[in-house]
Amino acid sequence: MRPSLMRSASQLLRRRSYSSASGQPERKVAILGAAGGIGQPLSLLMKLNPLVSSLSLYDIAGTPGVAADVSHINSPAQVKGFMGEDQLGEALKGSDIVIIPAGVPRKPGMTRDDLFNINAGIVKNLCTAIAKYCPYALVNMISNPVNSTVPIAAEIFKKARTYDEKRLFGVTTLDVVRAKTFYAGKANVPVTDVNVPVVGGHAGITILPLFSQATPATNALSDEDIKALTKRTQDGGTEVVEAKAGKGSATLSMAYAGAVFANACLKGLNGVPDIIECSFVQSTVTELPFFASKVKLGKNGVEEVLGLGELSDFEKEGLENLKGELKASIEKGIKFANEN
Ligand SMILES: NC(=O)C1=CN([C@@H]2O[C@H](COP(=O)(O)OP(=O)(O)OC[C@H]3O[C@@H](n4cnc5c(N)ncnc54)[C@H](O)[C@@H]3O)[C@@H](O)[C@H]2O)C=CC1
Ligand SMILES: O=C([O-])CC(=O)C(=O)O
Repeated sequence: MRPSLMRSASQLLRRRSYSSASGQPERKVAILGAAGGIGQPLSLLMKLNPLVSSLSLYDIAGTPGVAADVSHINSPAQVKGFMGEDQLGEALKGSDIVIIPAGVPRKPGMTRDDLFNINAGIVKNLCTAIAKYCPYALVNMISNPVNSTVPIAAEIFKKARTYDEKRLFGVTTLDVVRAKTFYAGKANVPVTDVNVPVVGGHAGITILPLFSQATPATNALSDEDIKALTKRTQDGGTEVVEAKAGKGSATLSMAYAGAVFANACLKGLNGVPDIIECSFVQSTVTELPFFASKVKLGKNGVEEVLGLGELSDFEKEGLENLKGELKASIEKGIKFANEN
């Protein structure tokens, strides 16, 4: 055979074996709030994910443009845009994962809880539709305040009799992403090698990075360094809000973190073993009904909620200090869902 023919035959074989090896299950991912600051780059990143076969982009405005734009990228996922409430059902039907970055972001001087009044209602409506149109989907909740929006979602699903605690996740991956970056910078270790669990919740002192469990371990950091790293991780969102000076909160790093977490969920669904990420889930790790910790992901969502491991005295104190605020935020979400 001529070398050029041999080359094209082997290229074809490689392509064939690639496409049969990639024989992954078809997976539909829906993004609600897809035209927003997080939604747009997250749509881009999910379009690039080879595990996604269908990408459904929903928002109350702007999705036709985002969908047309993203759909021109030459990756396998088929993209469709949906706009307005009458298209929400179609957007959701058949979804394996629904990612929710819908709602208003903070401005300087606000806490995440200041977003409650607007975002609680948005999340409630979207979760009512999820219960109706794709009750078996894994829900990745990004909308703030996560410490309350996840309990709201749980109550809405309970009312619709579709609740399965294995399928509801508050996305706290950005806290992990930040903890890894800040630790690597301070400990002077390669950032791509770093792992740091972050537990608790997703607001201020409820964010508790466990630097005593960070890998690669280092003894180069003093107690003061650890305190400063903890504070920077807890205030990471505010750092971005202030730097953006009224133009919103973290969008690009959040889109990255959201894509990392959704990819982990997809791998778990597809049966890839040993997929572990931190997430805010229904939990018995502490006395609080929801808590972020390491979670093992599997074919049905949460396979196992992992414990906290050994904590330093500083972390033990942080854990006790966060419980009051986290409990109040959880209860606020539950009360809202049942009274509105
Ligand atoms: N979990 C986390 O770590 C993080 C959470 N966030 C939160 O994510 C949310 C979104 O932030 P951004 O994208 O920056 O805001 P944004 O304002 O840029 O985008 C929000 C999008 O949601 C859409 N939206 C509003 N109501 C909707 C509804 N009923 N259905 C569907 N879409 C609707 C808007 O049209 C807009 O396109 C905020 O609540 C923010 O606090 C932000 C960063 C990190
Ligand atoms: O700080 C905010 O409002 C947005 C957010 O949750 C984060 O960046 O962690």
